Amino acid sequence: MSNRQRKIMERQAEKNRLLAAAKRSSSTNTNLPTTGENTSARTPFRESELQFLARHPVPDFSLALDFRRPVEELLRDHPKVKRVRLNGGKRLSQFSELFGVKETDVDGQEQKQEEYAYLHEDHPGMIYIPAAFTPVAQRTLIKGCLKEYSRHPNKSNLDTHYKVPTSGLWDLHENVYLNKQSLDDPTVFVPRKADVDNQANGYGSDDDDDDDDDDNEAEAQDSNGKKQENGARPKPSQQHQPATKKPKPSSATNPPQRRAMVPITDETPTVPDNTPKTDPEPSSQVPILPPSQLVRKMRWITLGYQYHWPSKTYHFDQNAPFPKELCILSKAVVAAVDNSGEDERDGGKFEYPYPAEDFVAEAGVINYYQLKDRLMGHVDRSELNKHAPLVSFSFGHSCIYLLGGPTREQVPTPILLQSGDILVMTGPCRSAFHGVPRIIENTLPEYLQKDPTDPEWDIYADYLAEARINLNIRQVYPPKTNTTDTSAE
Ligand SMILES: O=C(O)CCC(=O)C(=O)O
Ligand SMILES: [Fe+2]
Repeated sequence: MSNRQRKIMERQAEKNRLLAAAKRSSSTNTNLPTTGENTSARTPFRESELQFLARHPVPDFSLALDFRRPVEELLRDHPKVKRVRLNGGKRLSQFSELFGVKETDVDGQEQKQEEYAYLHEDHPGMIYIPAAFTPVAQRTLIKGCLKEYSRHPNKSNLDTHYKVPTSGLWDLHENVYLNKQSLDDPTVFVPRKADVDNQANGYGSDDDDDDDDDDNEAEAQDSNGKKQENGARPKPSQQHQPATKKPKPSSATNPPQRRAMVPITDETPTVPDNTPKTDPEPSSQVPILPPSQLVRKMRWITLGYQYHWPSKTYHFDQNAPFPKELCILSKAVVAAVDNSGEDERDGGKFEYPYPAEDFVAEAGVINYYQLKDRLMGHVDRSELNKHAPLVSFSFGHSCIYLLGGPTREQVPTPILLQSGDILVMTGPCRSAFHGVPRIIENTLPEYLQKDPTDPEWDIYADYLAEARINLNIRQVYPPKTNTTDTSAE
């Protein structure tokens, strides 16, 4: 047995031991007492992360809550799940056609076909709308996420180290994909910023590839997951290696491999923090890659108010125009769940209404996950407005989404997030721990795969064959003090 195999087995044995211990001390899915000085046990959130991160053996994904199961079964097997009607019993396409018009709408059945959202008693403030987007609408938004929204002035993780062309990396990729430019043409290789100029005006954090390419990057973090709690960037982690494995920078001018930790308070800030924020220095060691490989290194882009990952605060002076259709869509989601819900038949009651007219899409993150990426547990608490819902769309491969509570001590609920689903986090759920420990292979819906009738889709289908995309939208300012409505409506 190789050292690596032995290490994996030892880790698995440790995980099993801890899982068994956690099960013994917690037979229900409720808050556990805090561990206080306890240094031996991992938190239940961490346990669950480890459970779904494991590669050997493959975790049981059927443990995750699947809101697309037939409703009778779903409500029978999960008594804590409640169903609520969308506001006014309307269909989503009545809030905005950007959701896509479903066949039932086309044949005039819309008044009879109601759409529903789901709540969960352990996660007050969570609202789940399964299959919200039609396949056509999903394709449109996926194109937006890859081609349009990833362009300047929106910033991506790549901007720190690369001089990405203003026309966007995807356009370059498309040119090579469609043989409009050849790999013999040196201009298709995006240069390093450090090589082009010395001006480190890039935004965001490092593309901090972890050199640990086995399945246990998470193990390298604090055993109780404190690293994430203390503010490591919630981001899809980078497990796979660049073509050229880059050495860890050692000089003081190079960006840290891990994002800086900042003290975290339980308080969401209430006033903009305008202290100057320094960006990491561009590295001279990132690999030069063909566009088809560089697009797979794109981890996130930020929309609207740009985010400063090292300090986990917004650049309140950097506000890129927010894509209009996303303003409309997110407001429509808030309208659909605003005041929705009191449905006596189904017993659900939505308790944290937020008036749609107060909702303004001000900041967004698009997370691009490759199959082995994951996003460790975290709370999004940088927004000044802690009441506005956070609206989150999923596309491409399904994932395991862990939704916990206000601390890592609450046992999280694993949810199967699928392409076209919407998750809204509002009320107390806005400060709940959550993360994405696993992208599930072979779950790309057929309608997102290559389609001989639509060759234009090929390039997107190729990308999605190994990816998941999450687009989430937030309101940063409280409605009354908000003076910068970028919704362009
Ligand atoms: O990928 C997801 O579904 C979650 C993303 C997330 O939590 C975040 O960007 O803060
Ligand atoms: Fe998050």
